[in-house]
Amino acid sequence: MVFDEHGWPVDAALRCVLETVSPLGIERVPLTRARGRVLAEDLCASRDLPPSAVSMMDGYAVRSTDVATVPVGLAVTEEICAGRQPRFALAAGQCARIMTGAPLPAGADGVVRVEGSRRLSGDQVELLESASIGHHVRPQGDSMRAGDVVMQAGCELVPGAIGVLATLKVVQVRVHRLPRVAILSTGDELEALDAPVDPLKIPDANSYALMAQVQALGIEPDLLGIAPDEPVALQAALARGLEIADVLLVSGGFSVGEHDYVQQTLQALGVKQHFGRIAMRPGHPLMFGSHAGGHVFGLPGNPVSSMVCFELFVLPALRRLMGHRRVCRTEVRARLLEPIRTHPQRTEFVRVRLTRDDEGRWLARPTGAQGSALLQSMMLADGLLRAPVGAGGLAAGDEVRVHLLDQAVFRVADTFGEHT
Ligand SMILES: Nc1nc2c(c(=O)[nH]1)N[C@H]1C(S)=C(S)[C@@H](COP(=O)(O)OP(=O)(O)OC[C@H]3O[C@@H](n4cnc5c(N)ncnc54)[C@H](O)[C@@H]3O)O[C@H]1N2
Ligand code: MOO
Repeated sequence: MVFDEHGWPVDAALRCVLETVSPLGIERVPLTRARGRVLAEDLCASRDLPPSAVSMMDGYAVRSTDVATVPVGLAVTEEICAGRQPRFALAAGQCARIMTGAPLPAGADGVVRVEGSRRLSGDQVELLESASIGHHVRPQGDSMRAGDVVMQAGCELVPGAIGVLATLKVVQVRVHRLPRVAILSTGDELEALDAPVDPLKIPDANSYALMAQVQALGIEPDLLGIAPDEPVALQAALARGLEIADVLLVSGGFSVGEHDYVQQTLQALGVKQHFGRIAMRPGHPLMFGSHAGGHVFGLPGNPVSSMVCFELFVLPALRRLMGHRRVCRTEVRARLLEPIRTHPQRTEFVRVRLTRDDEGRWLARPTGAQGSALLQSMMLADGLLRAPVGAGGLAAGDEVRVHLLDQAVFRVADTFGEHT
């Protein structure tokens, strides 16, 4: 595929990434460590749950015909607790005290809640409410039946799924392996986090912003530090990254500067480049390549650009490697609150804050100055407004597409019932 000097369209590049990567192999993890992972096999129920009909209330297990007319006095045969087997079948005129979750005795087909009863002397009770067949009863196999496929391969292990696995008594879960991710920043101008401040240097922000983006996916990346713009040391650092990682993230050193050696060094190390430029802003010089042992993203050095490229291309790639089916972030439609100017030949991603109007519709307001070095614009953003190629600008009131970031799904608790 050949595209003009602006580079590949965003959607074509994403398609290329998703066609190139595929889910990693399978490993077993303990259930206690499985949250966020992706199931790699179908799982069936080996028995009915509940194994027999159980009461959903504390009360009296009855024969529905005995309580067709109330109030009625019945003889109490026994008290049945959850986890205990009933001892007596119910005959006409009898009932059993029963606890929530306890199995119904033979002959019972309904339950009257304790609130609908009045205890009389001895083993007698007066029931004030009737119960039709099945009333307050959870039938055998209500949650799952023996042989049912309860969870399918590809299922994301959210907390509810972990609960289902525990119900299935799965101690070790077969899941897709997590990608190993390594992060390398490049550039002589960069200063390590723990180095003394040098006014001529630029603190290495990208390693840590990218680290946090990777961690948010449940992956602990390897930080390879800073490689200088010097071919031998750079080659050694890149070679190490390629060796240890399924996905190597390299930031900086990809544009047309005289010291931008990253591309040629990766090529010399056997990386085949799929694309090298995207028609987007920020994030124009984005490189994606593969080698025998994995994949490499060459991210733009500008901190916002590298984070935006991560959101749009690296995150879907990592989620696909993890086995997820839903790999891309959700997009919503929003109404823009302020006019903005955008690049006419590139898809522009504007950092926005989201609120909602009284009808619950999303409203988007730019976070302020949008320079690709201004990390605060990412810090404050709930989403990335996607301004299409050709627009050149958008007016207040325009309907826009917004790619939701992590924090967009939360809201302040004291606005309960409102949409902000
Ligand atoms: N003649 C041209 N110059 C540039 C172009 C171009 O098309 N023609 N593109 C510009 C754009 S857009 C971007 S983005 C940058 C990308 O360049 P690189 O990926 O090679 O990145 P660097 O030049 O190394 O750095 C750019 C900028 O970002 C700072 N930086 C780099 N790494 C980090 C880090 N780890 N933490 C914080 N900040 C970092 C770096 O100091 C530079 O200021 O190229 C433009 N130039
Ligand atoms: O592509 Mo650069 O990332 O616009 O700043």
